[in-house]
Amino acid sequence: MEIKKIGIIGQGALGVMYGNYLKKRMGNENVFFIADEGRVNRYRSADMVCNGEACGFSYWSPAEAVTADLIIFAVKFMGMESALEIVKPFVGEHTLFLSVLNGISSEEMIEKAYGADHVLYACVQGMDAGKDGNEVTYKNMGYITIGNKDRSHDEKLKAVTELFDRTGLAYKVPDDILREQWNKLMLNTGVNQVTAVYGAPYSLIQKEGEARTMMIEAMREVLRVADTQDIDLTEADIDYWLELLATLNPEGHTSMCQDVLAGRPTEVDLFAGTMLKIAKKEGFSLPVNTFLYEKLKELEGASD
Ligand SMILES: NC(=O)C1=CN([C@@H]2O[C@H](COP(=O)(O)OP(=O)(O)OC[C@H]3O[C@@H](n4cnc5c(N)ncnc54)[C@H](OP(=O)(O)O)[C@@H]3O)[C@@H](O)[C@H]2O)C=CC1
Ligand SMILES: CC(C)(CO)C(=O)C(=O)O
Repeated sequence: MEIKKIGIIGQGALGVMYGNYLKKRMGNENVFFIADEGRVNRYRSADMVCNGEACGFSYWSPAEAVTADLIIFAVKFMGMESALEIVKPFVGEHTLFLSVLNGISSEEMIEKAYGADHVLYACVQGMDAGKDGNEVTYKNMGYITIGNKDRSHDEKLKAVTELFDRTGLAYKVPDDILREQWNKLMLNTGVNQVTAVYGAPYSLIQKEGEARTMMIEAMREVLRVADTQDIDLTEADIDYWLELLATLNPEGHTSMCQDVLAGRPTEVDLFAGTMLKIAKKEGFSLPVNTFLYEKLKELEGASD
């Protein structure tokens, strides 16, 4: 199967970065944004700009739906339930789904709505995209890590990697995509949540101190939870992330910290929320993630 028509839901930092890249290579008629009627009207009246270029995107509401070969979810976690509903008229018998959301929950949500046979598992790494009003900027696009949860190399994986080869989009197919997703989730559970609670840039966790210790302890709790799911993460993975964090711009902010500073809801349910749910089922507690969860919910409440 050749992927010819791509619908993206979520015209944010990542959606615009991927949308503009793919649109330039496949044409405006083949790469379009999906949204509810209200958003579509809003989007059509104000062009999006990506790294200084006017994007001129196409937008389709459910009433104007065409069948997509691939639907890419690029909303934040809080928008996922409604996004699943909005894309319904764009889904055909052979439509495939890919989610670039952080965390390990969005694929299961798509599977529940549209069936596991159509869902690729993915996590995205190494990009520095940010959105301010109608402008998205990035220096690095990073790459998509993609695979099947059962590690198979089937027709749907072939169709999506063929699309990436055709358009030159950087990707990796790891041996075990679930481990990759958990590893990234471990990083986000540590650095995103701690920097968001402190409202501070990377410099805070690059030096020894209470915040850095808390971040490492939050990641260690993820190791414990991952073990119950037969995901083999180790202290060496934490060491890898500490080395990587040391290379980031000390003045930069995680996406969750940006959400808190802007008074927006956060993806805490994707990080501590997921960990606490599994730990409760398994019968143990996670003191650091409980603290972070409560603090972040308090911060969200304060900005309501
Ligand atoms: N930014 C980054 O560098 C990285 C982000 N991620 C992850 O990628 C995901 C997306 O992040 P990011 O691009 O930064 O998010 P943004 O907040 O920049 O964008 C999300 C977009 O989704 C739109 N949206 C929300 N709900 C709906 C809906 N129901 N229907 C249609 N559109 C909707 C919003 O539109 P509107 O503005 O109109 O409300 C918003 O523009 C997150 O899970 C994040 O953690 C992962 C790695 C890096
Ligand atoms: C990896 C990291 C921390 C990059 O900033 C990220 O995924 C985020 O900010 O959400």
